Amino acid sequence: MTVLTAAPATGLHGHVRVPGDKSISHRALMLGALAKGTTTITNFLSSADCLSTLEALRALGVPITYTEQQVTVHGGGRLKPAHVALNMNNAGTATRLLMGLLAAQPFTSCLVGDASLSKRPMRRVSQPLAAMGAAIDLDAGHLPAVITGRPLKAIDYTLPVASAQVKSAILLAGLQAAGTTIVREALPTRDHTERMLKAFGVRLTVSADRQTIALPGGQPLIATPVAVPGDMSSAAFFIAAATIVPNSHIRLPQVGINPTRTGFLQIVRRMGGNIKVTPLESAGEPLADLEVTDTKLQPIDLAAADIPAVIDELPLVALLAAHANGVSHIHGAEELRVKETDRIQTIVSELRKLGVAIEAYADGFVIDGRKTSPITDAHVDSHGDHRIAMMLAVAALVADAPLELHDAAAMTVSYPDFLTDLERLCKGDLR
Ligand SMILES: O=C(O)C1=C[C@@H](OP(=O)(O)O)[C@@H](O)[C@H](O)C1
Ligand SMILES: C=C(OP(=O)(O)O)C(=O)O
Repeated sequence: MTVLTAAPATGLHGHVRVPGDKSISHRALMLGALAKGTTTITNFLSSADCLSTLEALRALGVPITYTEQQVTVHGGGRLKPAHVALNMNNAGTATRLLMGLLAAQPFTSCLVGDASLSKRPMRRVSQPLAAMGAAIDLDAGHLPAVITGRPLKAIDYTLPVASAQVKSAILLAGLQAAGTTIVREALPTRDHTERMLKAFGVRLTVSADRQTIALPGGQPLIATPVAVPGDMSSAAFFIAAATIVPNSHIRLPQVGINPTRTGFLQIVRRMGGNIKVTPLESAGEPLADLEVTDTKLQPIDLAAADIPAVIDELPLVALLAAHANGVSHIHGAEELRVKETDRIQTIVSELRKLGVAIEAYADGFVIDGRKTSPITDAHVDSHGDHRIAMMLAVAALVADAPLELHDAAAMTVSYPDFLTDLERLCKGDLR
């Protein structure tokens, strides 16, 4: 049990350099493994999810040197069969992308995960990969996954769900397939795979409306250094905190502002939030320094088209909506039901304990920020979900009593030092 206390009346101050982007760290390891030559990765995210990818690749025979300062992937060799099941622990992205990567490798692999990951849907990846020729056995649509790599043929596939994980799994398989793979998506999802493939020398085309990606198979990857930007999804917790805690003013240097990831910035601004974005020069993914001051918020309505660019920040949107002067409606977010937890359910159950007037929809929630009543239960629970844990730590900053958080350790999945960094902003000692 971790006790979380309110922020000081003087607010949050100072700066935090948030850790490297989780999505980009996973991809840098995987593309580095496939590339000819040595890939150096700086600002790699040393969190449980990314270390699961690193260990899985090592078990597949990829030599990787790891320090917190730099990760070096010695690619070029062929992947080798692992003699053990690959334990992906809690990492959905790693699992789905590796399924695509392993679908063409000429051996059998087995992927397993923790209780949460073992409940998440995997057919969304195995079905298109099977249509390309891969042999993947699941347990009623879930892990464990037994993948027997086969020569693959290209596919022309329209994503039935807006998912960068499914898109990326197909692209990683398509890279190793005969012919040109085409992936079509109705709503643009994060495009880190496409950008990084280009950086590794792969030719692919993205249509002007960004809805169609064409990737000719059989191209070699050439190793290239990857400088991982700060993770917008981690920065979002401090953006939310500095927005709702009175008298706050913080800076977040070197955060990734890939437009497929900045939905939260736009939403906070639409709610009246005060975020200054100063773009920086960068060779790879776009980067910026962010500066946030507290403000009074208005409610917001979100629909399906808004969701992919803010998917992992929706627990924070709920918290902000609970501090807005009206009713917010979030729709089109049914994908939240198949994350580390059913996030619609966990957001609703935990915020209700804090007195928030929130009701679930099948595909989202409605929150009346004017009706917040006193805490009914100070024992809140992450349910093992890192983003719910960190959202509750931010909620505690403005709660009317200390909260006791069950399973704060879930934060190690994406941000092991989160509570330390939050505490430093509360003390203002990085000014
Ligand atoms: O591709 C990625 O790196 C991710 C894509 C998203 O999942 P979906 O693509 O399944 O929505 C997101 O929720 C996850 O945290 C990371
Ligand atoms: C959904 C998430 O991750 P993953 O799907 O990789 O487990 C997340 O980080 O919020």
